[in-house]
Amino acid sequence: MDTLTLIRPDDWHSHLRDGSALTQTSADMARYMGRVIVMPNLVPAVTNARLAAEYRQRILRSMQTTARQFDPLMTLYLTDATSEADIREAAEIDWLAAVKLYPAGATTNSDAGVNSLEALYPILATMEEVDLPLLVHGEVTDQDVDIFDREAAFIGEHLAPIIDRFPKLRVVLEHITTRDAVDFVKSAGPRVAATITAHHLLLNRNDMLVGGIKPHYYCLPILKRRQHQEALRGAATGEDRSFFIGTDSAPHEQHAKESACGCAGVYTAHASLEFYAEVFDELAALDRLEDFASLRGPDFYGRPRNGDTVQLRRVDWTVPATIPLGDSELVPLRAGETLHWQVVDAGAP
Ligand SMILES: NC(=O)N[C@@H](CC(=O)O)C(=O)O
Ligand SMILES: [Zn+2]
Ligand SMILES: [Zn+2]
Repeated sequence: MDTLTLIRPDDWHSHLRDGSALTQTSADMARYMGRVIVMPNLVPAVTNARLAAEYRQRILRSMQTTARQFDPLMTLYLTDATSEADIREAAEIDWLAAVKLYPAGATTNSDAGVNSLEALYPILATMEEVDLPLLVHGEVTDQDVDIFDREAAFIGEHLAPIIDRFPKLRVVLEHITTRDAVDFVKSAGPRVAATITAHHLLLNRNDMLVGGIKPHYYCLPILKRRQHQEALRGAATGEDRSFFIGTDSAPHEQHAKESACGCAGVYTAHASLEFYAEVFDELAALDRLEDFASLRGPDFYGRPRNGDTVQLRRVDWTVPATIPLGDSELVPLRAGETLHWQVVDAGAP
């Protein structure tokens, strides 16, 4: 198989950032993604519908072309101060897709995140009532918990109780990295889903740490051992429709990653579908890519599948060494390396 035509995919977890970064990040996303769930971890955070509307306008204004519909779906950043009114207002807006939970201190720009999840149970009850999904960065932040165990600990300590207490709340465990997460999502039924990034499918912690530390592979949740990577590969290419695409493409300037204290986040928006194709090809599962990238996400979110297609071809091409990011630049995943699939027809520009 040398060409592959897919219903246009969407990206159900992405960081576009703001200001001059949007020129690059929006263009990379809009090249072939239909809808993008835009993460709200700006500084200051996107905590209510008004801020989300303003951010969405900045994204749309940054687009070079509006010929094809590129649909940014926004999220609200859950804080200790989120009110029931914030949730009810958000639920009325079609382009406002979900509410995002960052445990305070868990990841990039999570300082404004949640300190006590239990204190927010009344807010989760409202979300359940109005059917606004909860998206979760699922890691505990206790200093005593090893960084490689933080996702599994979160599932047991926080996610399982939420699922039990709010039986109708739709939940997406974002960017899963462990077999524990795969098993949990499988056992939790169709209202609990998970996104899987391309880099967690492509890489494990040996890639990051053996033979020298690779700061451009550092992200959160951190890459895990190979057995966990294999569980993610099994989930992405398997039968369970709860697992779908979410790139977690997260740009940081080159100097901020190549630093004594490097930022967490991997940029994949320049070739996200190509990366997934590479993994699915390696697993002889290219026939499953459309379900993962284009069908399961809209089905979970209760939104229509896209009506047009994109085409990939098996062809060697080289990823640029750097990509502009505002006045600076970033180092994209697989910078300077050869990829074997390329989107050759992205539909209308
Ligand atoms: N994944 C990351 O390592 N970083 C993300 C934040 C996040 O998704 O946790 C970012 O915003 O840079
Ligand atoms: Zn996250
Ligand atoms: Zn993210």
